[in-house]
Amino acid sequence: MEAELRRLAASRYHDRHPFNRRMHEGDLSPDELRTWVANRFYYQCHIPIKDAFILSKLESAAHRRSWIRRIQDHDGTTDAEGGIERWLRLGEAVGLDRCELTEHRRLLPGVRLAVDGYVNFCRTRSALEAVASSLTELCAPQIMLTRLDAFPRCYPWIAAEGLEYFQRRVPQGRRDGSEALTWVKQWAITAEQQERALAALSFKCDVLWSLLDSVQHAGDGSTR
Ligand SMILES: O=C(O)c1cc(C(=O)O)c2c(n1)C(=O)C(=O)c1cc(C(=O)O)[nH]c1-2
Repeated sequence: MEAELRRLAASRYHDRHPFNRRMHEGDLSPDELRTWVANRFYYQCHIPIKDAFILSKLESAAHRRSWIRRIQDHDGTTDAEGGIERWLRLGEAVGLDRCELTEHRRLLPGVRLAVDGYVNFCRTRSALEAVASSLTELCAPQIMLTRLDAFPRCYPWIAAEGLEYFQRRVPQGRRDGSEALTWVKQWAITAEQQERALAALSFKCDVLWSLLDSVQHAGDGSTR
């Protein structure tokens, strides 16, 4: 099960998407980066919401105690901390006003659909499928490290403080990915359960891919 999940994640992850490749090769214009940061903010805002749906499906106190950390990682314990606040600082570092992000002024329709689709998936599916859909996080720490290497070299105009989000996600993503993998391995016993876990991860890869498709096409004049 673990090998299949890892193989699927590695072969379908959005680090292969042309937009991410261009980002990591330093080919994005400041405005393309702003479009990405502003649209990814919609994803960031909805991660704790989908995690709250998952929390409500976990039947043991130990599982809930552990999963609730993810909400705290994003929301912080005050307005001045947490992943959402760090993403807003990334927004400022790339030249966006906070309210452009908080009011989702640049939100593209396809990004809204992809993110809402992910939240709905976690709302309506089983705990196994919802947790399995988070397993793209097995690949996320590496993409954060790639950005921490590429951004200072390729986009030196972005202040280093703006990159703190990526730094903090490396250990958080490692911890979250390995926890979710342990649970999915324990819960996916039958062939049908294993199929469902793989399908959930595949769906999540599609969510991330579609999000970037929309961001990529925003620059070619085909969207509003
Ligand atoms: O920038 C990225 O490429 C990326 C990808 C992913 C992912 O693989 O789902 C997440 C994140 N970032 C991220 O920052 C994050 O907090 C996160 C939470 C989750 C999740 O599904 O629970 N994925 C991701």
